[in-house]
Amino acid sequence: MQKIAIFASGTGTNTARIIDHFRHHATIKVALIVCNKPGAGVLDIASREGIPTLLIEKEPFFRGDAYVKQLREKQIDFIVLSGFLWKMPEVLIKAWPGRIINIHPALLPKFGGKGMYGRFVHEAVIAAAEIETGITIHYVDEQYDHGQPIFQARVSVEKDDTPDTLAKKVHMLEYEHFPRVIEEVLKLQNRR
Ligand SMILES: Nc1nc2c(c(=O)[nH]1)N[C@@H](CN(C=O)c1ccc(C(=O)N[C@@H](CCC(=O)O)C(=O)O)cc1)CN2
Ligand SMILES: NCC(=O)N[C@@H]1O[C@H](COP(=O)([O-])[O-])[C@@H](O)[C@H]1O
Repeated sequence: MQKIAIFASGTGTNTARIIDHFRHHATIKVALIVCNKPGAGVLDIASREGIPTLLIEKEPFFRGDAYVKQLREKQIDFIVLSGFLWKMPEVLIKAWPGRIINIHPALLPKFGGKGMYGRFVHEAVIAAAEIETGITIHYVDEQYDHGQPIFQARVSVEKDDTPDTLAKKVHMLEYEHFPRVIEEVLKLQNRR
């Protein structure tokens, strides 16, 4: 069984769809939800689904072992970042080499990096008068939004789009593609 830990900081609408996608899967399981924001909506989803959660704090995450011990105890094979808003430290990236992926709500390398998350991304896309936006799913390295791209999908930006309407369009792409791309990446890992 390949066990996934989802790291999330917010509402968790992508997390809900990932859980649903793997609900009856024969060899892949969402085994843990890791969250850095007490009261985040993703924690309610985990509770409803009966999935264990790990609430993390800054000091041990950034200056300790980054919860490697707890993740190993849960036999986590793969880490999915889904609206997680802290930078993954080197100790985690080295402990799960090539096994951490992230979804970003824009077409990297544009509109990525520190400060580029959630609504800020869509505001920047509109301010730049882009004619299209989309999603990027990529491997995670030590920098924000810098790892090897895996998948991108695009959607047009219309003149009357707002950050809210753009967020809705991008979420639709995320829900359509993220669970399937996770499964494809895990299948590739299994063949190695
Ligand atoms: N080592 C890595 N860690 C993370 C990556 C990554 O590619 N490499 N991706 C991010 C997700 N992300 C964009 O996709 C992202 C998330 C958050 C930020 C950001 O600026 N965060 C703020 C803190 C916000 C908060 O605590 O509420 C900050 O660092 O000042 C940028 C990009 C997940 N981790
Ligand atoms: N740069 C990171 C970033 O902005 N991630 C974005 O956070 C949202 C989480 O939504 P959710 O909590 O409803 O799944 C998603 O749109 C994801 O692309």
